[in-house]
Amino acid sequence: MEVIHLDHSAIPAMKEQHVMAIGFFDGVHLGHQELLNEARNLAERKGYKFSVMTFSPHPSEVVRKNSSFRYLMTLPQKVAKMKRLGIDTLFITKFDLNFASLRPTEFVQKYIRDINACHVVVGFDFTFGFKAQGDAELLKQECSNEPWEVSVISKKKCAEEKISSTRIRNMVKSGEFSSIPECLGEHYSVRVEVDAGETACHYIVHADPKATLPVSGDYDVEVTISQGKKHGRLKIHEGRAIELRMLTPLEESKDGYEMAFIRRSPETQRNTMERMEEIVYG
Ligand SMILES: Cc1cc2nc3c(=O)[nH]c(=O)nc-3n(C[C@H](O)[C@H](O)[C@H](O)COP(=O)(O)O)c2cc1C
Ligand SMILES: Nc1ncnc2c1ncn2[C@@H]1O[C@H](COP(=O)(O)OP(=O)(O)OP(=O)(O)O)[C@@H](O)[C@H]1O
Repeated sequence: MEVIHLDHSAIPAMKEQHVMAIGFFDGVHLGHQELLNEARNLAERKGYKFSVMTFSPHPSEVVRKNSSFRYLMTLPQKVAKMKRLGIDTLFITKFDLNFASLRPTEFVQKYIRDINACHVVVGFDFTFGFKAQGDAELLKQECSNEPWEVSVISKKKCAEEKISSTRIRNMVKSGEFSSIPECLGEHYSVRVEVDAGETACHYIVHADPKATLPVSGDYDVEVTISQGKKHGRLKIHEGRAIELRMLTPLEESKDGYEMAFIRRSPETQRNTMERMEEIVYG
């Protein structure tokens, strides 16, 4: 997979035409995957390359200056996932205030037409351009007299609600991991580095400060090592300080580990229930 970083001063002229999916795609959840599958199928049917345009950092961090915004995926995790999904070209567009102030028609001209996209695939609620003024309808109007086309994907739901990155972030934050695979297609995981703790099987864990983490409590986790997965118990205190206890020591890994959250530990759930009952019944 080719990764191309775009900023306003450097928009490369792409020789080959391509079918391009557009969106932020935090977590690459099952709604995103449906959209990406549609784009891949179109590209295969028409004999074009398959590309994705994403943005970095998240618009919330830039437009709303929300420094407490937390991601489901770091950019390297997203790049790795896109690679696994068979994308030919990944455009990572720098999202800054200059870019955010582009009018929808300017975005279409520079970031769709000029980079030679022959077909664009977006979801039903995609927005773009200054103050999110552009939407899927506008894209359809824009392409009506043009050599490129637009496909709009309808809402993919789980339990009657739209699958969305925001919904999954809220599930993670509240420690409700059991229904996450139905939305994400897999367990929620973060990349971590570990320092040795008090004993051979005890570690201090460092996650990316921008990663979404659950509320304080104990969690059953699976750590991926070269021979498979190992179970452990993770303690989160005040959203960050994390301790990990394994049954057997982790083998060394200089690149860190992928750690998947399986469930909130039954004890933590029981304690939370007991605390709630105390509050309700005294
Ligand atoms: C050219 C451009 C300008 C944008 N300007 C704004 C903006 O002014 N305010 C805003 O909240 N979001 C802005 N966005 C972010 C979009 O509303 C949207 O979040 C982004 O295109 C990703 O789409 P998605 O959230 O559907 O994945 C802009 C996006 C683009 C492509
Ligand atoms: N459940 C869904 N069904 C169909 N399309 C979707 C779905 N969720 C997102 N999309 C589309 O995928 C692209 C990327 O969307 P985006 O990154 O905003 O995801 P999101 O889950 O809606 O995020 P957020 O919760 O932050 O709004 C957009 O074109 C969007 O319309």
